[in-house]
Amino acid sequence: MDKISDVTIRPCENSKYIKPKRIHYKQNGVEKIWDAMKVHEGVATLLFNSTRKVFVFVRQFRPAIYIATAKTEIRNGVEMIDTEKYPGHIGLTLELCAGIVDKDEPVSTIAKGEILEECGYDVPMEKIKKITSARGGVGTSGSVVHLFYAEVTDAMKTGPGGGLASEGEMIEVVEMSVDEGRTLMFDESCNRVHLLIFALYWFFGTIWKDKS
Ligand SMILES: Nc1ncnc2c1ncn2[C@@H]1O[C@H](COP(=O)(O)OP(=O)(O)O[C@H]2O[C@H](CO)[C@@H](O)[C@H](O)[C@H]2O)[C@@H](O)[C@H]1O
Repeated sequence: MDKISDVTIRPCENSKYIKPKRIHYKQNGVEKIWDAMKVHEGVATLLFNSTRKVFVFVRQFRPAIYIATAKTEIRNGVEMIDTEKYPGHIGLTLELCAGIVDKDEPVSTIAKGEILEECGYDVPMEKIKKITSARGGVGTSGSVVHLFYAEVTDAMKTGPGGGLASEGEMIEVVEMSVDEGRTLMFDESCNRVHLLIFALYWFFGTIWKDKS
């Protein structure tokens, strides 16, 4: 998954996923400009397997994390990244099972689909509980992510997960014990996202408080 090679950086034109915009506006009569992107809304689910008392996360190579970490250089007029200096593993993340809202369906249904595709659990709708929705990327996209919690069991596991091969997705399902999850919140050696840390805090403040 982290064998990354031949990395070049090109202008992003006509993307299906992000639409860069320059917004001109006046605030209290003062002219201003802000550069931003229109992106899809997202869904993310904290999964807890109650059969074996483990969290279920996903690990992926994220190109955006990779280029945020690596330095680019120009070779033969092309912006590129030397993968010997910057190996692919620096772009691996640990994330909640998540996806973009690119279908006209309720967000909980989209979350259910992602849980099956990415983690292999066929979870009944009533097990998918909304935690909250929050905005990210206030300076760039301001997009909303809808956060859910689902308690799953081994009996719900109907497939391996791993993402849609048809879309070239390579996703590793990662299980962590409750103690490992607690440590993960402050483990800066791992590329993890704000929402995962928030979801774990929520879990320890509500679900685990009641059960432990
Ligand atoms: N910017 C992009 N460029 C090229 N291809 C893209 C793309 N975004 C999505 N795709 C394609 O769309 C496919 C489906 O994406 P998903 O719906 O599984 O979302 P993903 O897990 O990437 O997280 C997504 O949704 C979560 C939850 O909002 C966000 O945190 C995360 O940033 C976001 O990528 C990807 O495999 C990829 O092929």
